[in-house]
Amino acid sequence: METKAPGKLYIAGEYAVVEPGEPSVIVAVDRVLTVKLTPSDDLGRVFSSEYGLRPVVWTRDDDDSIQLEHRPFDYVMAAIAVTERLRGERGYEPRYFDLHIESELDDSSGRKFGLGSSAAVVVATIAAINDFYALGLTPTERFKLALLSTARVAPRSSGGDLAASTFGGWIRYTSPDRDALLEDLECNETVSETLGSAGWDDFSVTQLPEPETLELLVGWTGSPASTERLVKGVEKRTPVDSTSHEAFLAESRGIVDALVSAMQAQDASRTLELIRAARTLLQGLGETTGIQIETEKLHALCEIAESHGAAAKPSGAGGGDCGIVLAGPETDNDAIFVDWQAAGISRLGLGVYPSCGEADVCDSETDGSEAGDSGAFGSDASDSGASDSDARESEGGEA
Ligand SMILES: Nc1ncnc2c1ncn2[C@@H]1O[C@H](COP(=O)(O)OP(=O)(O)OP(=O)(O)O)[C@@H](O)[C@H]1O
Ligand SMILES: C[C@@](O)(CCOP(=O)(O)O)CC(=O)O
Repeated sequence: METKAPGKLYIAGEYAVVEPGEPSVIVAVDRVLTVKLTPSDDLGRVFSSEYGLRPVVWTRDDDDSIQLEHRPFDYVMAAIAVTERLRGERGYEPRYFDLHIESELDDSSGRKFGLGSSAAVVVATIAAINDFYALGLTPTERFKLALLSTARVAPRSSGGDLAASTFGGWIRYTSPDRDALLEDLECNETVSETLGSAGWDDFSVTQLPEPETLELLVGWTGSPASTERLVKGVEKRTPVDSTSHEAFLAESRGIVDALVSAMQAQDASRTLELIRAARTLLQGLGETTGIQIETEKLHALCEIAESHGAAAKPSGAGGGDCGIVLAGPETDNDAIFVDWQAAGISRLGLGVYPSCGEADVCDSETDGSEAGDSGAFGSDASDSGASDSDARESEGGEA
């Protein structure tokens, strides 16, 4: 049994999207993480290069709760624990299984690109367990389980990476109230009840059309950045209720709303204008907070793309990782790649991972209607051409 989940890149709305209901634009990319699940007898193991030479080993307590041997709580175990809890609530018999994880979302030495490996590992793990027990979870239910799992490890995370990895394609995303959901999950409710709780009211995902005349180019700075540390730093310097934070949110909302409209209208020049506005906004946030969002390398990456007529910005929290470029037909992409190489920036040859076709969700539409569909990222995903790594093999100079 094998499931795949793609990585992602933020296009706009970073930092603001951490606030429930604030919009962002994200794209799923065709580098994937693969989880292979095999049934086992009296304990479960997770094999991944992430854990070194030995697997993470888990067992069950008498009360059916998942126990971890020797290791700190992590994303995979959070996904197993939350999905197993739902499995128990739905009355399916517990079984043991091993997971073998392989990822294209780090470079060969294990350095992360910032393509959302933590999200992909959670999404693919949940898809594998869904297939194993034949739980019949919809894409939205799997996203919700992924968000609850992630919130236990990284409560600040907006879950935009999980949405891109679950639904694929280009999406507009707004996050739910993770504090309320965690409280529901920890204190009061079952997982089943939490899937329908009011904490999801601000959550939405809308499919966006792929730009017809703009190409997505991606540059990697070679330095991994800690999203959690950057978000914490920004929050410390602009408290949630401060005027500057309110102004930042309003400006981000204006840019993302306009970007969504421009994308829906296939208005390429307006789209480029708004990518530039999103970059300027993040530069301002960096200046206000003293947090280095646009590092020297990200600055060079963007300026080089701009000098050849494209629009560019850091993707996600910045501080390293990747920058995104939208290039029109008149842009000389090869000239950008040559200049990037001279500046020590690697091109990542990424395409867009296709949408699962289920990405128009707001809370009122969820649960039930898609039951039984394991979605594009269930076991069927291995048949998808887009997850075939051949599809992204490309010219020289790439990481
Ligand atoms: N192949 C894997 N096997 C098991 N766990 C993994 C794997 N890849 C990533 N993870 C989990 O995700 C964590 C990395 O998350 P982190 O947020 O630092 O990176 P990312 O999600 O790739 O980047 P970004 O948040 O910038 O998009 C790892 O510490 C590990 O817990
Ligand atoms: C800054 C933030 O809005 C985006 C983080 O993106 P990334 O994981 O650095 O690619 C944080 C979040 O959405 O959880």
